[in-house]
Amino acid sequence: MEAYSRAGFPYGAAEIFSLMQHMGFEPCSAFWTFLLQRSLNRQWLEKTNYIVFGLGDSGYHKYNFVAKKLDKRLADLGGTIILERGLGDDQHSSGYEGSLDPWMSSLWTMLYNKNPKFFPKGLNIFVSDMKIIGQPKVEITYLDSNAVHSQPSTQIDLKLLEKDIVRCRTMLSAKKSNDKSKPDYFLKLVKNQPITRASYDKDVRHLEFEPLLSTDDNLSQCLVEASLFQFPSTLRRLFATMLIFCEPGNVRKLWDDYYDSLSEDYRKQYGCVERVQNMVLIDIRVFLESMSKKLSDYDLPNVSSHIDLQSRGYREVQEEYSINVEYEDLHAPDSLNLDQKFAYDEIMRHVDENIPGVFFIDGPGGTGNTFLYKALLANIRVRGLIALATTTSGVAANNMPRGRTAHSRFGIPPNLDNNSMCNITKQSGKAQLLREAKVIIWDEAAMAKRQAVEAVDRTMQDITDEKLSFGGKIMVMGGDFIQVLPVVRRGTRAQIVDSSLQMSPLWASVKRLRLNINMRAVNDPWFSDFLLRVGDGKEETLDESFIRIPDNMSISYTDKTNSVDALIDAIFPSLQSNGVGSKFIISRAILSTKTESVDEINNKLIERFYGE
Ligand SMILES: Cc1cc2nc3c(=O)[nH]c(=O)nc-3n(C[C@H](O)[C@H](O)[C@H](O)COP(=O)(O)O)c2cc1C
Ligand SMILES: Nc1ncnc2c1ncn2[C@@H]1O[C@H](COP(=O)(O)OP(=O)(O)OP(=O)(O)O)[C@@H](O)[C@H]1O
Repeated sequence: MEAYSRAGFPYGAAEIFSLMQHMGFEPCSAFWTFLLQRSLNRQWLEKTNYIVFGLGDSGYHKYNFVAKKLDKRLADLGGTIILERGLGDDQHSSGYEGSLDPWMSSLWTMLYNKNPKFFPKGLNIFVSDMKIIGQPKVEITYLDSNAVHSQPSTQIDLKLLEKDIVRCRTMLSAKKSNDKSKPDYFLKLVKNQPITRASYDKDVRHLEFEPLLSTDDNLSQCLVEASLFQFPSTLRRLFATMLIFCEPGNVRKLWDDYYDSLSEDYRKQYGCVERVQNMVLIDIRVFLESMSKKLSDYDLPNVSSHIDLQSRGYREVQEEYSINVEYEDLHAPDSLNLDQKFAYDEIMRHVDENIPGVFFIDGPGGTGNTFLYKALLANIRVRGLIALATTTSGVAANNMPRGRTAHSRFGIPPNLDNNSMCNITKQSGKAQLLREAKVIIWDEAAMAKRQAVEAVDRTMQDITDEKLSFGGKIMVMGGDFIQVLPVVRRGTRAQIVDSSLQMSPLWASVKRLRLNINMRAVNDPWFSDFLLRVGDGKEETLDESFIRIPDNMSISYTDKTNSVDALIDAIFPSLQSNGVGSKFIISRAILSTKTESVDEINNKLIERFYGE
């Protein structure tokens, strides 16, 4: 329980609680169980400052109730709220960021007023890259500069160079090259100065790097090679990276020499020369601005203002255009299995030939749906197109880069009927984003009610003014009908079946792509065979509706207390010693159908932590 002890609430420090709430399900239940203990009194958080920001949706009856409840409890325990509670609302036209942004500004101002030393460079800081302080975000390996080849010569080197420079600058998590013969980073360390006292428990340093590439000739050669292998959108990002980090002497010459490669995709799509140039410049501007630079800092043509590029002004759209794709995902198509490859090629054909289509990737658990989505997202995004990643559940949304729940992405109303529309106004950034999207991925669509999918279909047709399914987008749904069906509260079997996507009129026009090869089975073939037999209805049944859980998968029942203890031992063996690592805790879970059993098991687990 170290994590929740009073020591976790240091005197005078601000605790940041950012919450996600889901109806009837409160995250971090162990935390709640702890916080709601009767033994805690009003003195417990005395002299402790706290702030709360909730993520919610005012379409729900209990709007942001977790945040409100937490605020009340912390106040009851003697804590002092030092900034007005922030409540994010997904219904806001800019999503929860609509209230998060002003709230963050007040937070920084408040902290600055409390102690300006928190901000050595003043308040003018770039908010979105701020991460939780405490863990190192970059890893630095010292290499002998004489042993480093100064010039990357293959496309792989180039890609790494660009990624690593960006990572170093933005302090994103570090990642090493797999190629052991190459240095990890093509950067020269030019400053390494400790800025904390030697006695301090953290070693904070001021590091400055210089790319080993420096002259315009090198940059030029780099762009020649890159233009042979890379998509124009990647080139534009590389170009911006070079402007910032390599400080070319003659920017305009580089621009003129490589403009054809930088604009190749837009030139194919649009006839207007000025528009194409604007689009290239605006992409570069987005990258530059994400690194706190301006287009006007460089000798580049101006963006002509009379060309309508309004959509680029929407934050939602800009964010999607500036997603950095992962190198592994970009190259994942090389390792797809036959089924995945077939699905990938078919969808990418629609993308490249601009053909609308509605697909359903039918993949039982472990057949690599997520792996395929990541390959698709990366390869569509790198073409400079928008591919939106959505899922029915919040948990799965985290598995995809920039994944969001379909519910929040489309503004699906909580109470659905056969004519529901989503809560999106045609003028909003959300609507513009959907209009510009080339592909929409919706994972776990089998778990969504058909009425939700139909509402999205109707809304897409409305905002795009296109009478085609989903407004003519390439829609890639996925999931597994033999896993969880939509939840219909107190619904009869017939009502549950009726709410399934397969019952929707849309289903007839869906092209099904089946994944059969179980990639997880490599590690546990017996279990995946068993799952498939159950799903296909081939496992032997008792009384036609029960299957027998094999002995090696169950804990035999003796009496309630002992059986629950045995279950905890099996799932969380040696909790005292293993429980210190977060990886151990988050890689396993005990599920239960009733909240009271959850509380009971939680309490037992907490007691074990407290134990000897
Ligand atoms: C199943 C489910 C239940 C939810 N229940 C509530 C709720 O009771 N109150 C509320 O304010 N928001 C509720 N929300 C909305 C989320 O808190 C909100 O969408 C939040 O911004 C999470 O962001 P995300 O959907 O982008 O992941 C719920 C969302 C889901 C998917
Ligand atoms: N073509 C592939 N090459 C290598 N590994 C793969 C491939 N496809 C999938 N995998 C791996 O197999 C495992 C299962 O894949 P993934 O998570 O994509 O499956 P899924 O169908 O989304 O599963 P679930 O629905 O159960 O979450 C993952 O560890 C993934 O990295």
